[in-house]
Amino acid sequence: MRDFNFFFIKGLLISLCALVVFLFSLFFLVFAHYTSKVCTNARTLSALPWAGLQNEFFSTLRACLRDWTSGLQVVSNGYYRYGKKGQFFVTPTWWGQPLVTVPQSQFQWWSKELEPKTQLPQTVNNLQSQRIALPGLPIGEHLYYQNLQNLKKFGPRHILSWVVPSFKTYLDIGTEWTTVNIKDEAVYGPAKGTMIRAYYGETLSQNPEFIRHTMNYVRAFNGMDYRVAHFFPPWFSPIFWWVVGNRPNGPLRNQEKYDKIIIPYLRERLADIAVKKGQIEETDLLSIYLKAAYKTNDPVDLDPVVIAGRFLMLTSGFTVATLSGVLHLVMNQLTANPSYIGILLKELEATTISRPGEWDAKLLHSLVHLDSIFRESMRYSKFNGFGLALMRVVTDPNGIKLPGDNPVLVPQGTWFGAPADVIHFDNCYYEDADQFKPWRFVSTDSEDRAERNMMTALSDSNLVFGRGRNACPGRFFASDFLKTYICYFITHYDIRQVPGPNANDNPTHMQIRSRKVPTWWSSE
Ligand code: HEM
Repeated sequence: MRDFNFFFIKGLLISLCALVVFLFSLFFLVFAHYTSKVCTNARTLSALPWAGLQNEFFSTLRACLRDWTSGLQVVSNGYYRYGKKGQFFVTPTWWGQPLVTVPQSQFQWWSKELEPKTQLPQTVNNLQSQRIALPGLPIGEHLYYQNLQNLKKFGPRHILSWVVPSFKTYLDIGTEWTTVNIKDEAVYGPAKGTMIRAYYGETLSQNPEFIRHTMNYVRAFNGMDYRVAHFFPPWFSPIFWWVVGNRPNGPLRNQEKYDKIIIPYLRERLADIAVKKGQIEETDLLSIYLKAAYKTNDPVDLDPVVIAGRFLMLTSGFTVATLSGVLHLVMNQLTANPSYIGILLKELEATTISRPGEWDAKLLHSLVHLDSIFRESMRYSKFNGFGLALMRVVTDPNGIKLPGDNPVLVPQGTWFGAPADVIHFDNCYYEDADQFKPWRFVSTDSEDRAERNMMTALSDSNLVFGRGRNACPGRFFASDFLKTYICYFITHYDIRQVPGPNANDNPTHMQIRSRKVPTWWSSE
């Protein structure tokens, strides 16, 4: 027995030592890779000014690490010191990948010269990891863009028809005041129902298991931070993605469960369409897709694994986080400032009375206050910790020359970006930019109400939907979706802050009760 104990303890100690040595070596490897990457990049981009550098040893490395906590300040300093004078500058980032920040005066150059030689990092990353950690898309396909074209077939009336049953299922509240979590209950519940109905159709939207696995996939997918991959040498990437993809409750586990439901369903649908010779109604995005695939008879488009993957990518990569994120911003504002609701309702009533029974783009365009509160909420929220957005990676092997008399050659693999948050808070473009003004964009000097309704309009000082070639192609659908959602919400529920000491400007909960639907609301 004593011998057994001795050997057991000895074995345990040796294993522990081996583990410590392994972890230490791994840490050393990662840190050495990170440091050498920062140093190489600092040498390559030394011709450009760097924001955030201080007069100290290992200044670039320390600037990168400091960015973790004060990134936005670093970008802001660079913007006012260099960017506003038309100079490119480098922003250090915590993931060791410095980013060449493009001044606004060079946005035309961005469109003409930069865009064709770069790609979105998410695209590069997804293409690299898709064999291992992404759904069954054909290799080399990041997103099936035809789905976005197909979405244009749906207008506000369709969206309303998906919104109504989703609210009835997910926000079934009586006439008593009830406390709910804003993000999970008032936004995420009805929003997920609407999105699944819109993309996958009525049958799957009534399958709670399907919705659960899809949303779990979305959460896991969005947790795969592509920037973390930069800490490792390229040979380690496949191992990294394999571990990330296969973690418990990770994307692959949820995708398997999603596939188990959707693939047999797709087989049935495809068989049904063959019987009906393609004559099916276009009630949701999947129906449009299947109808077109039947016509082209392309085996890739008709493969259920590919179809499942294409829809999962659209849902997880582009739709759920963006739409529910913006709804959450606006719901927070309405909860903290219930007086805003009165103004929105008055506007909706006036517009609805003038066009009874209609629920279309023209009606939504007239809701200038609603448009403004969405636009202001998006302007006011930050893209990420350091306020950089619209990132691009140089994919051209010859790199790219910056404009000017003495152009710097920026090599392949370098990242570019725009200082979006700082621009959105620049007083030159937005008066009292640090204040939230819900009706900021309700201009009174234009007679044409539709002209003022510009949530989806792009400009160099409004980057919430991006700009240029890669500007958000889903923004029109997003705008109709978000506005219809809020109109339904304010006409069917009363809300107020949760009374007590927790009431504040950024509430997590609201009190809600169903209200008598106004007589002028006849759009259902
Ligand atoms: C309010 C919600 C949304 C916001 C704020 C938003 C924002 C953005 C931004 C800023 C970009 C540009 C990224 C860049 O240039 O780096 C973008 C791209 C994109 N968005 Fe959206 N988006 C929203 C909703 C949607 C929806 C609902 C869809 C799909 C139906 C969608 C599909 C896309 C696609 C496919 C791209 C990439 C375009 C490309 O690869 O060239 N977005 N979005």
